[in-house]
Amino acid sequence: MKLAEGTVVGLIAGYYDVETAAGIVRTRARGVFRQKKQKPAVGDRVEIKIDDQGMSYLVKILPRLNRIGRPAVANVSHILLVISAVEPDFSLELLDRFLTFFSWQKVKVTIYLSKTDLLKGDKLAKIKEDLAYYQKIGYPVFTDYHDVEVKIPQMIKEGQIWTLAGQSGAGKSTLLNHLKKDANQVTGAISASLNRGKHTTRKVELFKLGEGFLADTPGFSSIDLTPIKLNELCNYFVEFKRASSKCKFRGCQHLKEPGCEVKKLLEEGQIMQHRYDDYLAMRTEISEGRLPEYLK
Ligand SMILES: Nc1nc2c(ncn2[C@@H]2O[C@H](COP(=O)(O)OP(=O)(O)OP(=O)(O)O)[C@@H](O)[C@H]2O)c(=O)[nH]1
Ligand SMILES: [Zn+2]
Repeated sequence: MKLAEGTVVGLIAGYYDVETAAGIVRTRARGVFRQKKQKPAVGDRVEIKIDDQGMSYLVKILPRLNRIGRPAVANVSHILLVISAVEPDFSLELLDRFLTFFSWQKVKVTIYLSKTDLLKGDKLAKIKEDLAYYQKIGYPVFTDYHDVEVKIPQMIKEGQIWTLAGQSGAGKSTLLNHLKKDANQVTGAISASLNRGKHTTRKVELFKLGEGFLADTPGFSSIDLTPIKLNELCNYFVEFKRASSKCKFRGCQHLKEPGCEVKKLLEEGQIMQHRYDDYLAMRTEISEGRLPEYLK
């Protein structure tokens, strides 16, 4: 029995393709996973065994950082969030929902504004101005299609797993197809070792991009914030979190507490009013345990 470690890069009809130091190995998951109700996902770090007959088995899932999306991808370190200028209309509420959710999941986010070609003048300028705020608080922002295509592969560092997210119709698949086209040369190595030419019914796959991977999934378009603990929500607004060390009270919720730094920065216009309003709306949503009307 030979033991090796690797990353699940593909899932096809019950088989798991694991990238190891020696190349891609197609494995079966051991029945033991079914009993434990554990399911390996693309992105998982795993141990595989190759028996004397040359059969390969996935025998162990190593601890994961997270498991997000549907279909699920494990160990996602970065999200490429696609948000459209129009069709569907740009929405700061939606942007904040995604950012809060991913901050809670400990995933970094890069924002890409799509469909800028369909909007002109003041309306586009206003959106870009809003996005400049997000850039300022630490989120990389792209508003130009060519920029995103060139820079994203450069941003994906060794071993990182990126996946797409964004509202339905935002342009995730469109962007993914462009990025995949650029990555063709690298993925060639993977497809060559897997019966190339044969029709595959693969469902989930990671493809190599930059020094890491991008998940070849539609990404996800809706999110549920209700599992977040109410008094922890403020930690997921990155600029609130940074300011909170100067709040008078530890665990300040930035509501009516005296000596609140977040409220001070809000009054000075350094924290965006819209962000703060979205924070309050999410608090209501979480405490009532239901999605807001506009998402139903
Ligand atoms: N004009 C313009 N159209 C775009 C752009 N990006 C995407 N589209 C179009 O918008 C529509 C939706 O794009 P998709 O890529 O399918 O969107 P999606 O986010 O994958 O949508 P779901 O699969 O529903 O989650 C398609 O008709 C695309 O051709 C863009 O930058 N400019
Ligand atoms: Zn405070």
